[in-house]
Amino acid sequence: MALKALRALRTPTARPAARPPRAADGDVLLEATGLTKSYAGADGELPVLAGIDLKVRAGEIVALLGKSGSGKSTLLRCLAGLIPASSGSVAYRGEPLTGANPGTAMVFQTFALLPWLTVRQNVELGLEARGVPADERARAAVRAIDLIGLDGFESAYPKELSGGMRQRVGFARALVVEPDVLMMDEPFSALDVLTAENLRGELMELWESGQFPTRAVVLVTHNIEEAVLMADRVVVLGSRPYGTIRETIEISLERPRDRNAPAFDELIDRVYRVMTGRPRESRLPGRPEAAEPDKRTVATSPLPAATVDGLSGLAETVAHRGGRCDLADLADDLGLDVDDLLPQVDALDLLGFAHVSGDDLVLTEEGAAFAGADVQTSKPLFARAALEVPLVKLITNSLRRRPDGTVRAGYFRDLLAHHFTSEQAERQLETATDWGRYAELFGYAAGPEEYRLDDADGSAP
Ligand SMILES: Nc1ncnc2c1ncn2[C@@H]1O[C@H](COP(=O)(O)OP(=O)(O)OP(=O)(O)O)[C@@H](O)[C@H]1O
Repeated sequence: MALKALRALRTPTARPAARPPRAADGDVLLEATGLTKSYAGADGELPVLAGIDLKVRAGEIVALLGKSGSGKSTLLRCLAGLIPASSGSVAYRGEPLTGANPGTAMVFQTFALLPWLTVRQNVELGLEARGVPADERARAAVRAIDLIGLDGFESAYPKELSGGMRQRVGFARALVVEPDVLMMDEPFSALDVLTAENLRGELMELWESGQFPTRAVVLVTHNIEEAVLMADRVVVLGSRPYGTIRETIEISLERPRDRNAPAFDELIDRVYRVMTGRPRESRLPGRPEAAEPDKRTVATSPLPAATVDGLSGLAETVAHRGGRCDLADLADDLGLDVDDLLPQVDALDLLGFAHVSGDDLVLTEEGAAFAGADVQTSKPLFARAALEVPLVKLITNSLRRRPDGTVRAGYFRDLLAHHFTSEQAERQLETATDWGRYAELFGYAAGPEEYRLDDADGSAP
């Protein structure tokens, strides 16, 4: 990363609003006190966070770590003032928030770029919203673009960029406003492993150089290694029955951190224990660690071409045979090849409804409950399982985060295009649409090619 560019970004810019004085290391920038948050659901208020007390100080990187659904993103959005707390308070530099937090800028998992704007125009957006005049905006955007390694791409459109480069635009857009606190919501999880590693490394290099244009970072992640690699403090959220802070773990390892150091491994073990309530099993040499449901991504867990009807049919057939059956025998009885059953088998596995053991397909407890349920009771069971499937979760969460509850299909197509052919991407979207509709999580309008949050009255097409 060019240090020249780094220095350039630190060059003071005239700003319409007076900037607060630079916070000294240790000054409290963000503070949540007794924070609770509930969402309105069909059955009343759904509590998501309770009794959260958290301080974020200048000079530190804080990771919010927890399993899916523990309320990490909700907490981040409350700290950024994007959604109001249900009770309790959030303060920035001691002042309670009444709207968007002026001291934060956000980087999203799904980049959230405007496709009709160039890289430079996307980066300028944050400044435009803060009323910075056009010529200054352009200068600051170019500096942020250089800083983050996007020079040469200023006039490219998002669709011309790889996933890694798009996320760099996301970072440049947040950093250009030089926020006190950079908020990152799983910024690396939509990227392939190597791209994520590279971008993480560059950001840490910037942070360690002491010239990062923000005073603190809050990172939402479900990746323990990422949290221990980057953070000074890991705040572990528990999710039963709703999000609370289970424990805060200080990470005082020197930077750059060595993943192979015994101290690093010990910290991973400790965080794992706090997060899961059980010790991490030692890995057999040469054997990769089994992917935990929380580590699955859109790239690692593609949706098989199985409709809800097809996978339900298979689950019911296995249930009739006592919850376990030999796949080859089953295919024979149905007059099919084993290959014909594989999409449904993969789908049941992805949903946590069954697993393959030797030659047998074995229903899990959830799978048996799903197979035995009538249509109405099977829907919530299916919705719960489908929300753990990365693509369905991505669509649902993206819709929930949009004020109008709609997202164009092209947005997801573009994200999938980083990992799959357009035909594979299209097939996966068809499957996700079928699953999401059945689960009543979202609908899809074919005309405008638009996903919509399910509006519960069935009018979503
Ligand atoms: N706008 C919303 N309306 C209703 N429920 C919501 C909304 N946003 C989130 N939720 C629910 O609140 C709970 C916490 O969600 P949140 O996204 O904060 O968790 P998370 O820990 O960040 O999970 P993930 O890692 O899956 O993103 C989940 O059960 C989620 O389905």
